[in-house]
Amino acid sequence: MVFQPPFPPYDPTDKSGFSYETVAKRWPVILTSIVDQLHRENHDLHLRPPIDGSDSAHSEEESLRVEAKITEGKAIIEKVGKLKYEMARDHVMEPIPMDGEAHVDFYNSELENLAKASKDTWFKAPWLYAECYLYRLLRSYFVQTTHWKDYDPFHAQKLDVFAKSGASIYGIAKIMHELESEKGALESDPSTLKVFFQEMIQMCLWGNATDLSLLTHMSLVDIEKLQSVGKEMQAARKEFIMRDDQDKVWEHLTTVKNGRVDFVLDNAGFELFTDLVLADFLVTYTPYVSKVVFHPKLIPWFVSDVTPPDFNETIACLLRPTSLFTTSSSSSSLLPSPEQQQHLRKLAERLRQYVSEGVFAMSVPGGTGLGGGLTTTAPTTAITTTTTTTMVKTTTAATTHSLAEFWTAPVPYWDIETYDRELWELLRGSDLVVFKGDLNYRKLTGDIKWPSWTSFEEALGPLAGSFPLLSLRTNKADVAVGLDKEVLVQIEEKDANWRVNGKFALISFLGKEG
Ligand SMILES: O=P(O)(O)OC[C@H]1O[C@](O)(CO)[C@@H](O)[C@@H]1O
Repeated sequence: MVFQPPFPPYDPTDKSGFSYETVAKRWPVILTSIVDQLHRENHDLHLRPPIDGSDSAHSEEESLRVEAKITEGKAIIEKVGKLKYEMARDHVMEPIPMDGEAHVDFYNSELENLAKASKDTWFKAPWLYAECYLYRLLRSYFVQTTHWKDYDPFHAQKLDVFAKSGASIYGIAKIMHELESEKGALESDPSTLKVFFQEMIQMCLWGNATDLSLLTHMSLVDIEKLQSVGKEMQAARKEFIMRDDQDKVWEHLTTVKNGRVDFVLDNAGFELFTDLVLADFLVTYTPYVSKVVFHPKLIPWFVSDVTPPDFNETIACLLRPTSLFTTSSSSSSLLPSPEQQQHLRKLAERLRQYVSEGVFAMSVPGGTGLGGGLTTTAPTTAITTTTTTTMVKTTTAATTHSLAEFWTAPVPYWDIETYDRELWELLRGSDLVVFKGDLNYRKLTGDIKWPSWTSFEEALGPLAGSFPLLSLRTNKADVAVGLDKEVLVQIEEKDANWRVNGKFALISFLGKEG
């Protein structure tokens, strides 16, 4: 029996809610961007020069392959166009086809239940379900083809925004460089360590503001503003943190020795960089953590979520930054200075070393591709590690279960134990599980219309107390819990859009029971 919350979920039947705006306006934009991207890919394929040389059989084969790929690309464009049409007209959501990837039955049986309640259409289904379904359905369009199986339609967008994050990335690398000279002092002074910890937590929190599913047309200036990491900016943003459990997290961490922290990741690019930097800080500068496990998604998800290939690519990009990052929109020279390059190189080398030593590991092998199979180009840093309590399991294309599958299921996190015992046991072995971002928060709380003064613990349902849990979230959806009634009144007066405009944030912590 799974948890039944006492209130209904958010859905777009309430036209004043953010979910209505998402279905009516934001999803169509996202679908259009996929169509545009595929048109560009097909166009490039058309222009691709024929293979030279005497091996005409080979070149014939290659042009047949390209033609077949273009044809499949057109078919996907058609499907996405049809989906957009049906969505706008509130059509019934079709079952996910049996495409050989995870959760088809899970999604479809949930859809049958919704049909019984006449809630199986785009504007009536619970928002959380419909949004997960949307990304899973899109995945099925690609995975059923021969030539587009490994294609991530959001990859170009992710990389583009990452490339525009240079100024903040170099800024953070400088902070980490300066920290190195403080290492001795930090080791002997826990109170200073705590101050730096708070800065790192806030950097990681606001890293969540760069979100492609919300901000589809960001300029370089917008991005720099969002990501600025200076001390003044941090201080100014503090008043926008509506719930701040940083002290509790710190108190908890100081009871741990050589422990393990898990990150249930959110966005790729800049946000992932901030996650890696927080992880680096914990491992390099504190005695509390010696191992970090990162949990990616196996399929393209909510536009910008981290997949295993994104994780590897991020580290690779950081190692050769001049090929990707500019430094500033306002600077006359966009090339990073040798000093900036040196700071980032040092940090990136340390991250790479942590990955190759298994200090940092994904919850899946390093060479995992989209869908969960192993790619042929698996990095040599593929991870199989043991911790004192739990083995991080590896999978191959042939195995049926991956520890990353659950994150793209259409259900809240209340019942991880029921749905994925292995994952739950892995998380039970962690000393702190950090859930990044808005969607993870919605899944932690079920995206339910809880009164906002409901305790965080109550909203977590049966998950509460299973393991020490920290949620770092900038607010981009209506659900919010664990707030004082007084704070709520003040915030409503300050900004009526506080729930959804991404300017406000929550740092919510709950320890382990017993
Ligand atoms: O990347 P995040 O922080 O999980 O945000 C995901 C986004 O997708 C949504 O969950 C729905 O579109 C929003 O609430 C949020 O803008």
